[in-house]
Amino acid sequence: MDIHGLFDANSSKSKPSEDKHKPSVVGFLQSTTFTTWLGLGLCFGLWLVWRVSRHRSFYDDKPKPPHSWWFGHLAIFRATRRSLPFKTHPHAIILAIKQKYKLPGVFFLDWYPIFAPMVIITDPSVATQLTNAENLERHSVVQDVMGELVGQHSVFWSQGQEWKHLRSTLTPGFSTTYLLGRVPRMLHHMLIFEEIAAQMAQSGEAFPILGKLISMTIDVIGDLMLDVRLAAQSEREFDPIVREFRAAMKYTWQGLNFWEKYMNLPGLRWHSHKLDGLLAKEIVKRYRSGTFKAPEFSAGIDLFLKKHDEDRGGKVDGKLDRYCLSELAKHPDILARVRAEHDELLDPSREATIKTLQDNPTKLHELPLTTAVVKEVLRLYSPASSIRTASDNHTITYKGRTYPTKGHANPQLWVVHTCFGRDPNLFEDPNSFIPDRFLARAGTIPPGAWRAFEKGPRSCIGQGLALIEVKLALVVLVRRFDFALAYPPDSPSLPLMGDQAYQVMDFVPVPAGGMPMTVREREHVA
Ligand code: HEM
Repeated sequence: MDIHGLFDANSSKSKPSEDKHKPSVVGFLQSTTFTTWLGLGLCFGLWLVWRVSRHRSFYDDKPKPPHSWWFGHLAIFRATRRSLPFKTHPHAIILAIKQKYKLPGVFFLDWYPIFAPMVIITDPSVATQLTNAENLERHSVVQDVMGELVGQHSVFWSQGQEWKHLRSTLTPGFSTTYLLGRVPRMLHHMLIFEEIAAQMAQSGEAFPILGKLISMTIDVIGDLMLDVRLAAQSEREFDPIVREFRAAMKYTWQGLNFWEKYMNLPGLRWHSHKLDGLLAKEIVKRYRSGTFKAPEFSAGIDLFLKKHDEDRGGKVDGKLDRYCLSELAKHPDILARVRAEHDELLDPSREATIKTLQDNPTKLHELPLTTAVVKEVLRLYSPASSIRTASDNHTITYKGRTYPTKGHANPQLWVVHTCFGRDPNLFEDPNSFIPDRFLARAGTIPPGAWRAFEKGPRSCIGQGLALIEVKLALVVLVRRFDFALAYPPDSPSLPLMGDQAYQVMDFVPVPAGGMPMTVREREHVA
């Protein structure tokens, strides 16, 4: 075969007659169409190079890990993610990057063109500046993860006047006085959990404790806030609200896989819509019943409706800390001290303790070591963080230097609580479980270093509820049971970050594998 003929525009003589009408390669290369496309392609290429250069140059004088013109920090992110167990939570990925490259309290990460750029804040005074003094708005990425479930007009997502109105409407239902008055009702749900734990102890089998604790939290919140018995702890007879909530949770976006985000959206919208309908029905029913006008309220919803009525004018996410039980199981010496504290400040007998808590719930605030255990667990396994957005001229001043935070994209100003908790400059021996650090003289922990519930006006409205609930659960459970982690020996592990119970992404950070545990009844318990 004469291959020269293929490229010879004038060699038609040597070809069969039907080839005359086939376009030749050289002819196409000389055509106006090709020249136009080539020109456009070159222009696009030049524009792309200019755009990427402009973007990357923003990072030139910023504190950051090694930076590549081609990939920004995407390659570092990918390599770090791959070096950690499957689905490790992004908090731990950022911590690993900070530790590997010995980065300071403010550093920049360039994810262009995949994600919005990030400014990571792990310095208490800079964090306090953003969340208290400037009170910046939440970044839209938070809406991407939580928006469909909590809603555009929720207290979590709304801004300005709308947020002020919602926050003040909800505040009475989260006040310490209201919550302490509801301790007997919370106890009721804890005792159901205690019964479930006793059955588990009898069976001797390992079970994922996470799901059971979340169900208990759902029951507590439903009871306290809506005055509805959701029965989430029951295997079969739970309320349709629980069914829709669980279904919606299955479709929430995990924050990394974009394909999954769009695939899950219809399911998430459908179940969130049904959940909204069921909740609205309860609220309307309550409003019509007029109980909120009675002098004695029985639920948070009455306080919300009363405030709403006067003004004329939730986020339901129980994050009861599952790591308390696992850390106490790993530290028998501290567990013994916690039990001794309960015996001494409440009562050595179970029945008397329940009675004491029912009659005098403020006793829960008089358990210093138990409170310190909860704070220490929240330091080591922070389940939250804050992502704020910046205005055009926003700057951050850190160690005498001022950095503009905004290039041409909308940066996420991310206060990563996990990094605070693990910083040796803020907490001595940061990877060890030492609750006593919270009992030591004031001033040992730098101000703003412990911020599990965040600081400032947008801090967690549910913190009082979360703390009372965890302490109550500990009082009920550790007196009667011994818990032990029961991961299969070959399950992946992230040393110093919870080992096999490392945090993975599941709407919020949760222990991998649902934290399988075994329970054993203690002997000689009064
Ligand atoms: C261990 C448990 C919890 C932790 C560690 C936690 C942590 C946080 C953090 C860090 C924020 C601030 C987020 C930001 O700045 O973007 C927050 C906000 C919030 N939390 Fe929690 N939370 C917990 C439990 C709860 C509970 C039980 C509820 C309600 C039942 C709740 C309701 C809220 C709401 C409504 C906000 C938004 C407040 C606002 O914007 O005004 N949280 N939480």
